[in-house]
Amino acid sequence: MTGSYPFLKGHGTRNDFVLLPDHDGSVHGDLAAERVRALCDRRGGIGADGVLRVVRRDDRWFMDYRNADGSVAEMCGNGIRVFARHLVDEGLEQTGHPLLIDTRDGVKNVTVDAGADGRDGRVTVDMGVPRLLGATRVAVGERRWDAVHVDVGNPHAVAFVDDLADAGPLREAPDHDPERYPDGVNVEFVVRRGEHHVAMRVHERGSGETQACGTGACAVMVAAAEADGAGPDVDYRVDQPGGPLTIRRTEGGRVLMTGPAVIVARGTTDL
Ligand SMILES: N[C@@H](CCC[C@H](N)C(=O)O)C(=O)O
Repeated sequence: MTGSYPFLKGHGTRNDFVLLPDHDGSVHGDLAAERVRALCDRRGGIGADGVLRVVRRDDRWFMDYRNADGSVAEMCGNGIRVFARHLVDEGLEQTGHPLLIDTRDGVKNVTVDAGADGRDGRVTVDMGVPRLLGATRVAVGERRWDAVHVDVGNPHAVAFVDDLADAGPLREAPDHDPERYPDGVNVEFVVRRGEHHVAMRVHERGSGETQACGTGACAVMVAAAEADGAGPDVDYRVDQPGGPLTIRRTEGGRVLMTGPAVIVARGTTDL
């Protein structure tokens, strides 16, 4: 594909995305990994942790999510809030009723609060029922930690650490069990801050260390709640470098993620 096409830039707790409106799929077709890398390049491109292609498919909106390295992922928690914010901002959907947004991890129910000026309300996503899949190990250099394998549609390893600085600068993907995670893994390092309150850093598969990860925050909450023996309907605050998210696990094990989402720029690009 050549020529200019529209884009938007948005973020959720500073996990940032380039959005590509492509409602009938005719603009970008099968989005090439090379194009995603060019868009996400923080020096030569627009700069982002990932790309959200906005597609209309089978009478629903479909979030076609790509990591900054061009790889495809099943789900993106911060991305789907930004995706919903875009739909509402553009008048493609209204607040006041749940939106159904399709992802590679299935259809998600998303509620956008109107907010004071109609654009600043928080967004809640029913993330489904994460699966706790047992113990594993992760390592950075010589340092090793026990971790919990949590599947939130995409794979996570949650490691409780003494100090968030222990994992160092996270320039490379932490070592992990390749048999357990044949397609790679998102790794969260977590400390406790108080009752139902934790803080995390994340190294994302395909994007490196990011300021926040919605699915990661859900994985962390579930691992922490399980360790705490917490009952249902308790709100956990999950702090991240880019800001906090509120995560709740309901009676049936479904996880609700609430946080901000904003669009910060619109334009056209030749990339
Ligand atoms: N930042 C996202 C997760 C994006 C996908 C992840 N890097 C993967 O490859 O699974 C989020 O907010 O959940």
